[in-house]
This record gives sequence, C-alpha cells and structure tokens, in this order.
Amino acid sequence: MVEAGKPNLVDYFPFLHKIDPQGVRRRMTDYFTKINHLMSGLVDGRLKEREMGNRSNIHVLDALLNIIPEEIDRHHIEQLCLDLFVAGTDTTSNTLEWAMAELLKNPYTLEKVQKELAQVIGRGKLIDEADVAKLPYLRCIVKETFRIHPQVPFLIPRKVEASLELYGYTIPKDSQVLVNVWAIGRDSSLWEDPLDFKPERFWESDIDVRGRDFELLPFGVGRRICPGLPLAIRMIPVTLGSLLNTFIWKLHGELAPKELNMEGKFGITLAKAQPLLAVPIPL
Ligand code: HEM
Repeated sequence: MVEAGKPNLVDYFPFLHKIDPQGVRRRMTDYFTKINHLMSGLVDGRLKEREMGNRSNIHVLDALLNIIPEEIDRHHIEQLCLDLFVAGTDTTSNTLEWAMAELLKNPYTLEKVQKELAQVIGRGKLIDEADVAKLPYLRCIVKETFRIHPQVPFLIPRKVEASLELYGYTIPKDSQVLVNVWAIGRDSSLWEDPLDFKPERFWESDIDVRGRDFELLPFGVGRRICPGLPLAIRMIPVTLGSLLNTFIWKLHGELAPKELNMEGKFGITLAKAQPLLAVPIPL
C-alpha cells in the first residue's frame, strides 16, 4: 500500500513508462507476485480441505469455488481474493487505530462510550453484530472517525467520459477527477468545529456513510462505491466496542492525551504517521 500510494512520475509523463525511472513498476510486480502466490496457496488449501470432506460452505471462498467452472475460473477467484485483501485490510485496521487514538486523546468521550457499553452489554463482555443497534454513541464515534480520518482520502480517481460544465467550470473529456473527501470532512461550511473530534454532532443527525449524504463519503459514492461497506460498517463497531468493553486502555509511557501525535501519512490510504502505542489492562 505504501508503494502504491507514492507519486509516480510515469503517471504525469506516460512516455517514461518503459524506463520506470523510480522502479515503482518493478517493485509492485515483485509484491504482486508474492501476494498472488499467497492467494494461490489459500485456494489450494481450501480445495484440499474440501477433497477431505470438509465442505462446510461457511467460507467466502466456498461460495466462489461452488460456481467454478460455469461462472468463473480459478484465476478470477485468486484475483478477487487479492482485491478484497488489498482493499479491506489497511482501511479497516487504520480506521480502528484512528478511533482508538481519538478516544485515548479524548478521555471524556472514552469514558462516555465505556459507560454506554457497560449499561447495555455489561462490562467485560464481547459485543456482537446485533448489539450495535443498541449502542448509538458507539455508532456516532465510528461515523466521526470516518469523517475526520477517511481511509481513501481522494477516493479512486474518476475519468470524465464527456466534457461538462459544473458550477461555472469546464471539465474536459478524459480528465482525471479526484474527489477530496478528506477536505470535505474538514470543511467549516459543512461542519461546526471541523477539526474537533465530537461524536455528539451525529447524535440527532440522519447523516450516514452509505453514499447518499455528500458531506460524508468515506466509502465513496455511485457505481464504484466500496463493495466492502456492509462488512466494514458491521465489523468496525463490533471490534471497537469489544476492545473498549474488555480492557482498560492507557497510552504507552508517560504520554499525556493532549500530546498524542495525530498526524496522518499521505498515501492511498490514510495511516497514522506514528503508530498508536496503547496499553490494554485486563479488567
Ligand atoms: C473502513 C473500511 C473501509 C473503507 C473506509 C473503504 C473505503 C473505500 C473507498 C473510499 C473506495 C473507493 C470508492 C469510490 O471511489 O467511490 C473503496 C473501494 C473498494 N473497497 Fe473499500 N473500504 C473499506 C473496507 C473494505 C473492505 C472490508 C473490503 C472488502 C472486504 C473493501 C473492498 C473494496 C474494493 C474491492 C474496492 C474497489 C471497488 C471498485 O473499484 O469498484 N473495502 N473502499
């Protein structure tokens, strides 16, 4: 992901394609060869288990293997798994890391959500999907994290198929358009105190992340909206809520909450510049 997010001269000067002056293509080819090998091993492993009689069909891979060869072939499956793996891992883990960082930086909010969890679920218990509907403040925290730390800050680039006029600007055919959702989430004409982490702003608001409210588009919008959205909006509150409800959390060392570095690192996804060092203390 780090390599994929680096500016590549070839994108601006396509005639350099063959020379690959920064070696980006060469390194990406190496990485993809390794990941492809990993995916192929996954498929082999599952096929072997099925041969030995384990056909439980609970695995995404099983759903795909069941439609071979009529609808897809093995190569499709490996590439699809690769897509899901690449697109679904950093985005989810970074969001959780940012949410934990914001909570450790804002002890009042941390205490408030832990109170909600204790009241609704009971301290010390893991939460499951069905519980999320009963935890409105936890859901506000997840939305606020998506607003201020959207994982794909410029979405995936769009190409304009026909010239158009928009708000007095002409956008010529074939232009590449980047949507800066990072800036939209921090726009003071849309959000009050946009740089403050205030989950309460969503308490009485219907604004949602599913691509209908243009001021909050962490999963993009339209035909290319993130297909992992239904999974992510279930798994993130479940994981975050479970972590918060089963441990006491402290920042590592003597660091005071206010001193926590909240800078992001530019790339395809928006990671924390300095990884969060948090200490879980058993209850
Ligand atoms: C916090 C979690 C996640 C966030 C914030 C996120 C965000 C995004 C965004 C912004 C896009 C581009 C959409 C656009 O340009 O309109 C995208 C694309 C994509 N996401 Fe996610 N995503 C997350 C989790 C996942 C998961 C868990 C998966 C799969 C298991 C996944 C699979 C994909 C795929 C395959 C694409 C490319 C879709 C295409 O180009 O048509 N994402 N995601």
